[in-house]
Amino acid sequence: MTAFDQITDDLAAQAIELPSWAFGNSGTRFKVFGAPGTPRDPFEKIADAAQVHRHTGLAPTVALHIPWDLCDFDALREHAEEHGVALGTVNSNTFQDDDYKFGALTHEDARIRRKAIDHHFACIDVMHRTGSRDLKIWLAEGSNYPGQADMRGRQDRLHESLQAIYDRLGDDQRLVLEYKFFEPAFYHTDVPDWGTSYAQVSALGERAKVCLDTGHHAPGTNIEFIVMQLLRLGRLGSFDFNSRFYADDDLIVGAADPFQLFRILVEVVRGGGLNDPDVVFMLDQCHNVESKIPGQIRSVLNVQEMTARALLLDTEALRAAQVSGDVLQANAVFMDAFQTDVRPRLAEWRSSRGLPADPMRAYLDSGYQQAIEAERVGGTQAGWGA
Ligand SMILES: O=C[C@H](O)[C@H](O)[C@H](O)[C@H](O)CO
Ligand SMILES: [Zn+2]
Ligand SMILES: [Zn+2]
Repeated sequence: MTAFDQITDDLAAQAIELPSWAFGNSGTRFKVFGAPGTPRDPFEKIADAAQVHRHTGLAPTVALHIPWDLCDFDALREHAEEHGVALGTVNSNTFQDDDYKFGALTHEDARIRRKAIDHHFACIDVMHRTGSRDLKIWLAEGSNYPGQADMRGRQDRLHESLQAIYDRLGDDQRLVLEYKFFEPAFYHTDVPDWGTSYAQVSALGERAKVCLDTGHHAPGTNIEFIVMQLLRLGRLGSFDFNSRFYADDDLIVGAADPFQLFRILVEVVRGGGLNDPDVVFMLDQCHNVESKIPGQIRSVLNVQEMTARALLLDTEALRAAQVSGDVLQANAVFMDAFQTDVRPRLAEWRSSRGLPADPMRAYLDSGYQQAIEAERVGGTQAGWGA
């Protein structure tokens, strides 16, 4: 049995959740570009996401964003099942409402906090209909100038608001709290780092976890160390995978820094987080200029490839070198795994499972892209805010 044969069970169990919003139009404050064939509603988004799973076997669930994906959720759930996928994490949204200019769950005004809490209650109602387990909360809340906000008071109000939301969850439901070191706030952010998210979720209960978005750290942050620590503490609930050169660029995972993705996955494997149903692998990306379905296919293949390399790490040789203090040997063993080209073996393995050896080629040859570009004429293309 080859080393690769020993990892195929883990690879077969891998599941990566796709973000519905990655199939809609996105961009920056400068421009949001449209694209032919872009979905116009959650049903078309789900149909597109199902193409990724059809050709890769890697993406069985799709995360929703509320209110962007508001619709008849019973019908959407049925539609997803017909397309061979399921509805996943429900993302709340308190970052596009004028009332939340100075905060939502942290706002000084109890009426505004009430409104934001009620939005999360509505998200939990959606979860009961979609069969989703996780409520993901990312908060844009913070301030732009020193003195503008009472940071301590906001933390206390945040705890109260989160506690009300947590207490509303069903017994099988969880909440994951995503942190981000800046943007749209430019002086302080109320959930800026893993420590704050950890402190807030630990005060709520066992079913509250941290969401780690790989684009949400200050340059130079050792993200794999945070992954290790959160797994060690049993509080890593989910990833928002993407990559970046500068800020929260939301580029294709592994595109900007494949070695970082590899290092993160080594700690996931080391910490027992791979294929653990309590550690969700989700993508959080925006395909501003590239084709969206191929972009998602490329993304899940990048995660699969780096997972395979991480699983091929010779941990025995690594430990021996670490214990003996052989710095260069330890690093050499680590780099060997990273530099192992797993693509040919993965292609063979996909074929052996009845999947296309080259999922991207299979999608491009399927005619689906041409069909949706021809069919989806008229109506409003989905995108941020719609
Ligand atoms: O920067 C925002 C966060 O990454 C959130 O996860 C957000 O909900 C998502 O990016 C959709 O815009
Ligand atoms: Zn995110
Ligand atoms: Zn982000």
